Amino acid sequence: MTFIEQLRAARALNDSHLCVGLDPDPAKFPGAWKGDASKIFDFCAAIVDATHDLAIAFKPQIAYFAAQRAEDQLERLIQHIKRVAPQVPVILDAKRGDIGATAEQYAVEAFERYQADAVTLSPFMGFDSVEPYLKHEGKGAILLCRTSNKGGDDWQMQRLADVPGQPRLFEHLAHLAQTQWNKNGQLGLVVGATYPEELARVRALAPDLPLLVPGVGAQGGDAAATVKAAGTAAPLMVNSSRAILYADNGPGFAAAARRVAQATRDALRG
Ligand SMILES: O=C(O)c1cc(=O)[nH]c(=O)n1[C@@H]1O[C@H](COP(=O)(O)O)[C@@H](O)[C@H]1O
Repeated sequence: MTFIEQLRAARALNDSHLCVGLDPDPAKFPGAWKGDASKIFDFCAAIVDATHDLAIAFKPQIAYFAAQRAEDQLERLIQHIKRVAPQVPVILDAKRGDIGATAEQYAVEAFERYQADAVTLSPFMGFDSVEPYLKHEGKGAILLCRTSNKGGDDWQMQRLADVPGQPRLFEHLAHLAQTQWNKNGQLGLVVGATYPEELARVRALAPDLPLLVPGVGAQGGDAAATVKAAGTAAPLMVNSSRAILYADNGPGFAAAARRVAQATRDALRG
């Protein structure tokens, strides 16, 4: 199955647009696990076990693992997801972006080492920095387009004087990703829930692409406005990480995570 087919199947099965973000910070772990980086796998696996019937995707953020020398736990975690929730695709959030030869290595890391179904990429270096990922048949490559942070304005909102219509950079990227860059239907875009107007604009320019939309929960984006702006005809993955992971820091943390995930999933269903 391709990444897009996996998303469609997971959506149908779990009736969900919720992507559960796995950003494990040992300082926020519950009880005796607090501060213990050797518990990253156990913590994340408990969250996966408690939420996999509510999610369209899981998104582990690689920095939280690499910073703790816990890449082996990330490998085990993705294997665990494939075992307990084979119907829910895994997006490796790595935001890679380097020249082609190096990108080939990053693609092997994401798709062969970690066995992810999709990876997030920064397209700043242009199409030849994205193309190596597209050689991995059926895998998803999700490009940062209009990010959820304030600093996204620095580049993404600038107008391109040399392109007809003088689009903003994020608009031009959405157009390219919908058209000539999307050679085998593997591309998706990241658009922050914190900017519903631009989310609607991206959806208009890229009607067929899966959208990864972080920013509900801890960053304050609104679930209903997000779904209204993005629509649900093409796959929609609305990510929430901290609000789910750290809903409670006691022994009931996984049950609390499930409650928040369920409420978010339901809010996204309208
Ligand atoms: O690519 C991403 O996932 C991403 C893009 C973006 O524009 N903003 C953004 O917050 N993210 C990621 O989404 C997650 C948001 O986490 P919470 O704010 O805790 O829900 C983090 O893993 C971020 O790295």
